[in-house]
Amino acid sequence: MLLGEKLSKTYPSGKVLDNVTIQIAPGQIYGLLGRNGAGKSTLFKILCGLIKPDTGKVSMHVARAKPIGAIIEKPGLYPYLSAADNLRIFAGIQGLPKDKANIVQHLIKVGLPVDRNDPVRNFSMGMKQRLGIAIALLNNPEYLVLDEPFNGLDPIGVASLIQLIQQLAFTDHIGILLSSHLMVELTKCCHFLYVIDEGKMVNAGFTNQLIQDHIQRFSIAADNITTARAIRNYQPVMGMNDVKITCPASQIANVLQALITEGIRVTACTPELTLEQLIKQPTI
Ligand SMILES: Nc1ncnc2c1ncn2[C@@H]1O[C@H](COP(=O)(O)OP(=O)(O)OP(=O)(O)O)[C@@H](O)[C@H]1O
Repeated sequence: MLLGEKLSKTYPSGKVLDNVTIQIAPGQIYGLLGRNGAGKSTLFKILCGLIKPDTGKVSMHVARAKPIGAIIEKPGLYPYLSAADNLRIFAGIQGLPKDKANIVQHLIKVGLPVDRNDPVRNFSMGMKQRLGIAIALLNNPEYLVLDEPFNGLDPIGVASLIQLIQQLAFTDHIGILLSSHLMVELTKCCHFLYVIDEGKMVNAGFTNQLIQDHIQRFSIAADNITTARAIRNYQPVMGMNDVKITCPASQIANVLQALITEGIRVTACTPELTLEQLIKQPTI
């Protein structure tokens, strides 16, 4: 377990973290949600030992040689070197084997081509993220901390990065902590979410439970939804291809059943939860 307990940090500009507690178990994926300036990177830097908290402590039970691999703010790469040379340099710094087999194995693990020898400044954002993760994975860390890993990625890049992150947690049993201000991405891949606002932890819980407790709006897609009687009492707002209704999670199954009974073929029903809702309705 990686545990940050009662962490506080004050800069001359003010208090950035206020009594924050967070824990990460191996093999699980956690999300840290918060608006710009909420204190996410500061918390990550403290967990990785890059800065000291004013009060509180970080402790971890570690069975592997390297406790934490991390990307904080953005992957730190040598832009004028190839991916393999970047890996070689970081392996050398950590006293690890720099042989071709080890480097190729790390490139394959994160889904990067093994035959590209051009400088990484030519790489797409998604490829740079993957290379950053490959570097963080050198020496098989117990925990992986990724600050805003989805920034700058298109939906396909996000989906494929989520797949990689899940594989690292479930296959390699790494405990993973991701930060983002993007709600949807984190709910797709994290089993547990922390929500931080103005330096305070304002919400924490299993993703499904948080969605269930806070969700008030659903987007429903169906061919002839505009004529449906079943949604009339749920303040429907018609969109181009869907309708948004205001409805507690406990009633959505009944609404869908009523739509089916009316002969309406529902093709998608998506919960719409916003970061603001999680911040405004704290549970801790
Ligand atoms: N070294 C520093 N000196 C002074 N203030 C700092 C320092 N680092 C961060 N801060 C301030 O602490 C607050 C939290 O910053 P932090 O980078 O932790 O937030 P964040 O949630 O990661 O934001 P973002 O999503 O924009 O990256 C901000 O107001 C920031 O200006």
